[in-house]
Amino acid sequence: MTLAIIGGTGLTTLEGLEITRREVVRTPFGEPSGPVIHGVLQGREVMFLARHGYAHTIPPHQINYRANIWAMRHLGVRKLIAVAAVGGISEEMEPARLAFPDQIIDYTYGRRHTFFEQDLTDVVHIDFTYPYDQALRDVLIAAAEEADLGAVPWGTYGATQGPRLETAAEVRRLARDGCHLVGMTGMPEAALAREAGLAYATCAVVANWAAGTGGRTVTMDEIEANLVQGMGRVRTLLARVVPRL
Ligand SMILES: CSC[C@H]1O[C@H](OP(=O)(O)O)[C@H](O)[C@@H]1O
Ligand code: HPA
Repeated sequence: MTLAIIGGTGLTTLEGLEITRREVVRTPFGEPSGPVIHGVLQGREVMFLARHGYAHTIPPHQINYRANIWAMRHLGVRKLIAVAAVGGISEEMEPARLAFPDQIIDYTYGRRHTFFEQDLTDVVHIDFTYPYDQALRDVLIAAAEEADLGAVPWGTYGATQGPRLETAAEVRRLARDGCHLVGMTGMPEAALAREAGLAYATCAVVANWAAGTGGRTVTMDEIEANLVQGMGRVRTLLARVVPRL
């Protein structure tokens, strides 16, 4: 089963990946965020793509999610681990922690969010009751437990439009809706992966307390510092997970 990792904020390169080639993929939906990197990690072939581009220049609402997922499928990927920075809403979701969300609420708008458009296909309604692949989540959760990473094995990811961060009132609404985490890229990525038949799971990395929680505002300095720590945990996690998939 070919494995790929999509990295987000704080993960534009995959440390330890012995790169074998970079592949530019043309898709019917336009350009992916960059060339797909092929390499070997822990003795396994892995592909890597930086969601915001390798120089982190593409904001969340302008990512070509369809091209990224189509490219993965085209290259034979069957399992896709998404790494995503998030704000922590509920008290378990402390900065620098990892979490493996099990649900999503989509607050985004105006994004090209499906492969099944009238002019291309018949009307298709995918089942999305459980938006993440449970078998892939199980592997991530087990590896994080073994490595004693203190990760949270659940959570509802609220996907907001960005690129601005949320207001305090928006975060209160997200909390009332049942969101534990907030990020800007979880949708439509997860739904497109399901439409493409990929097993997809997210490793969320808490970058900050969400806006207004505990009366706080959000600074880029804290986000960067927490992501340095959190991405260290992601590397530990991937080193255990990759050989098992
Ligand atoms: C202030 S950082 C916000 C930025 O980080 C997250 O990106 P990703 O999910 O790709 O790691 C979030 O969704 C925003 O795009
Ligand atoms: O607080 C946040 N909100 C949305 N996206 C994010 N990505 C990191 N932190 C945040």
